[in-house]
Amino acid sequence: MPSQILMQNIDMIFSSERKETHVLDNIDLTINKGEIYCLLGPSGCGKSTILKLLAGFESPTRGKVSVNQEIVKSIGPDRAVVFQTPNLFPWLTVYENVVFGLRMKKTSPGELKEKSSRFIEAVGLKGFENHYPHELSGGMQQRAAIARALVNDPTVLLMDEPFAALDAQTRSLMQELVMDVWEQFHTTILFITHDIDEAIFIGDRIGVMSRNPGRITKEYAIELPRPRKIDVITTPEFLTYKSAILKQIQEEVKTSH
Ligand SMILES: Nc1ncnc2c1ncn2[C@@H]1O[C@H](COP(=O)(O)OP(=O)(O)OP(=O)(O)O)[C@@H](O)[C@H]1O
Repeated sequence: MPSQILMQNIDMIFSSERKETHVLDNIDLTINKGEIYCLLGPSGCGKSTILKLLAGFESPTRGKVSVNQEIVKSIGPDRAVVFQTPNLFPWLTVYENVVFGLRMKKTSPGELKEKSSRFIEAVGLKGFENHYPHELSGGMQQRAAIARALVNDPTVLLMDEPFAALDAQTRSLMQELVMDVWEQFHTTILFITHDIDEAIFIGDRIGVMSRNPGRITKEYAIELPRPRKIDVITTPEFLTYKSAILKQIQEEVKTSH
């Protein structure tokens, strides 16, 4: 199966008049179609920079970034991004937020209706279509942001700490939501998090990064059966992954200090 996301020999150096920051060093990353790949690593190791390169917000100093066998040159509708804050338009309802991109593409009214209800339902917001963002909880806003991302049929979903601002219980519901949505649509996902449990629960593979400069030092294949439910986090298999990854991250943090 062709890899859908390919980063080869990526270096990223941010230069200003005062200094150069070597953020990414020789990153090689392959993510297969339909795979969920989680990136874990200490703050400032370059996780968001990897996502920005894939989204097309930044270009690498060296190396090749391609998605769906095409070199990434700018942003594109094949790649949707979900950030930590939902960034909904506050003056639009849930429905209007979700269909915003479809309207820009001049989608027919029938398709607009069919797609929006499919994705609003998939994220559990049926009945809230006419609510404004300020009438929703943080978790519900993030659900709307996920529906808005998915409704445009991206082949790749890039998620940057999407649940970091949520309380623990909402967060675990949202993790299950990602699993449910993934079971339905099998979108390729790059998921950035600081939370080891979240990465193991969600990911097919996990890349652990080091800092200064950022490198992917180790990858773990998570072979827990799917569909996964939250109680998997108490199984011995899960805890074995967790202890190995925790040890690796502690090593990374120690070395980078
Ligand atoms: N546009 C930029 N110009 C200069 N430096 C930048 C720029 N963007 C990011 N950096 C630097 O690159 C490094 C990596 O940043 P990045 O946001 O990718 O890290 P991260 O691993 O996502 O961090 P966190 O977990 O804290 O979100 C940081 O030192 C940051 O200051």
